[in-house]
Amino acid sequence: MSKQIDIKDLDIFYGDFRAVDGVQMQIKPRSVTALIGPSGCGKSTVLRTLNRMHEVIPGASVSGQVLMDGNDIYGAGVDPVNVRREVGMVFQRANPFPTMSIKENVLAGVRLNSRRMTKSEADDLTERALRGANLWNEVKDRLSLPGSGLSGGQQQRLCIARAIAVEPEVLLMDEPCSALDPISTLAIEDLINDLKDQYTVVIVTHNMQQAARVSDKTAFFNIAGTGKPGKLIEFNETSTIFSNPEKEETENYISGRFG
Ligand SMILES: Nc1ncnc2c1ncn2[C@@H]1O[C@H](COP(=O)(O)OP(=O)(O)OP(=O)(O)O)[C@@H](O)[C@H]1O
Repeated sequence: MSKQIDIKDLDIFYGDFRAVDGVQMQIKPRSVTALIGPSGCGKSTVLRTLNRMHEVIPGASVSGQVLMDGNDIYGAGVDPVNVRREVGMVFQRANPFPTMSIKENVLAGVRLNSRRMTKSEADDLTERALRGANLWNEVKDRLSLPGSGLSGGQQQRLCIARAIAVEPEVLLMDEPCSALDPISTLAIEDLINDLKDQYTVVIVTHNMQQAARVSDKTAFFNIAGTGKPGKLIEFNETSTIFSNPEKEETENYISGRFG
């Protein structure tokens, strides 16, 4: 339940604007990859191309390839809905469906995929996903209460449970901790560490300490100026990026000299 991602010559556009240029990356299964870089360098844009969410924006397009275990998700005849089932996504702000119960929130993605389940299958899946998201013990006695009644950190873990209930191969996270307090952030970081046993995880973060704590590999993107495309500057082991980067540009960014 974890796939390798090969990104080849990926250019990403909003209309005529080339937002990101020439990305090459190989992301191994069962690993955590962090995307870092200054605002506007294209981290979120790159992330959204990995489950074909980018093209939902009118005028948006890509050229190049994104291979999941060798199959191009942009290939002819590939249904983006199937891609999004294999590649789950968690957003910056926890977005549980406010009127749905905790249990129905967990099952929402599975139900969208119109998989029929018996009650006991639904109960089992709810428990498995909530355990996987490290939330089961906190909510097991109130599964029928609204998801909106949980704390921000619990809501974010509920969204992670909803994503993993669909049994994806890859999990994308776009600044999943930026709206959370330090304790909830640590809970999510611990969870990310557990999730990589089963999934390929790609996370966008503004927080370099977080990238250093949670990821195996880090991709540093940069932008030469407003209106210029973002570029992948260095993609390396996280320990190398933060202790002995190959590029001076990376060194300047991680040491706080710019960005
Ligand atoms: N919906 C959109 N329409 C047009 N341009 C967009 C859109 N979303 C992003 N962009 C542009 O694409 C470029 C990359 O944006 P993106 O949000 O991916 O950067 P980022 O590195 O994730 O930034 P941040 O750290 O501020 O979230 C920017 O120039 C941005 O203005």
